[in-house]
Amino acid sequence: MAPHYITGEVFPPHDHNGGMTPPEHVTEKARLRSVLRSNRAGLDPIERHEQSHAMAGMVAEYVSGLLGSSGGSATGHAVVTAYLGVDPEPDTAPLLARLHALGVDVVLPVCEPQYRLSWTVWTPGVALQRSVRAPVDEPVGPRRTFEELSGVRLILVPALGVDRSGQRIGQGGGYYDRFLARHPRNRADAVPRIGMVYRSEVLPEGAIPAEPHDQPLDAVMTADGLIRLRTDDLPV
Ligand SMILES: Nc1nc2c(c(=O)[nH]1)N(C=O)[C@@H](CNc1ccc(C(=O)N[C@@H](CCC(=O)O)C(=O)O)cc1)CN2
Ligand SMILES: Nc1ncnc2c1ncn2[C@@H]1O[C@H](COP(=O)(O)OP(=O)(O)OP(=O)(O)O)[C@@H](O)[C@H]1O
Repeated sequence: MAPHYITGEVFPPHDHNGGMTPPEHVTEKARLRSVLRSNRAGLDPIERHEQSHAMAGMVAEYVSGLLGSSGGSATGHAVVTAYLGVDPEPDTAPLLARLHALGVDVVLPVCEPQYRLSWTVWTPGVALQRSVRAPVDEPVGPRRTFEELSGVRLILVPALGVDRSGQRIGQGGGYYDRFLARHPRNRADAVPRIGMVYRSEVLPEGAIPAEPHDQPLDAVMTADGLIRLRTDDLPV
């Protein structure tokens, strides 16, 4: 059986596989992903529920601050890219409702070929359908590229864990790394990228092995509030 670089399930102990043995940071990342997945699945559902609601309040407060500080975007509307959490991810349903109530346009990711993301508007009650590419639900409706959205003020990023230097580990598709790579964070018009995790998933600096394609986050939101992760060019 061929080794699977993403899940790390089948690795030969030695390189008898034509140079296919992955580098150490890849196996370490796969191991960490699997530990974080099982720890997350082991969290008490009531605890997950409470943290998800607290996080929704914290993000709503943060977004109110963003809108207040500039009186909304120049075009009169503000867009937040969010996502629809799937159990046992943080439940983002309360967050989406809060953002909508604030008058924000909420868009959610749709998985496209080649690990690209497009974006569809979420409103309460919008029809959802299961993605054919990942175990997530997506709103039904017109899809836009990120470039076609205007007025994006915040990018909320799903994660299994985030470390104090801003490194993130996700589900392993590389969807968000590819997306964020096209929107460098060191530009004047950079949009803050904020991960959302349970408290126990904020890891010490260096805990997540960094690969060249990994896109760091500016901050991470937990049930206790926003933790700023980087001090250079911070847009948050
Ligand atoms: N809610 C949510 N939506 C999202 C993401 C996410 O992480 N969370 N994504 C972020 O990129 C994209 C979808 N990517 C995903 C890729 C894999 C899995 C997943 O759960 N995979 C399997 C494991 C497969 C394996 O081990 O190879 C699983 O855990 O059962 C989820 C989302 C876009 N939408
Ligand atoms: N900008 C990119 N261009 C090409 N391939 C990429 C890019 N970013 C990531 N990848 C590839 O995607 C795969 C998954 O990357 P990684 O393990 O960092 O995913 P992840 O951040 O955990 O997943 P996700 O972003 O979907 O939550 C890797 O094989 C990686 O090489």
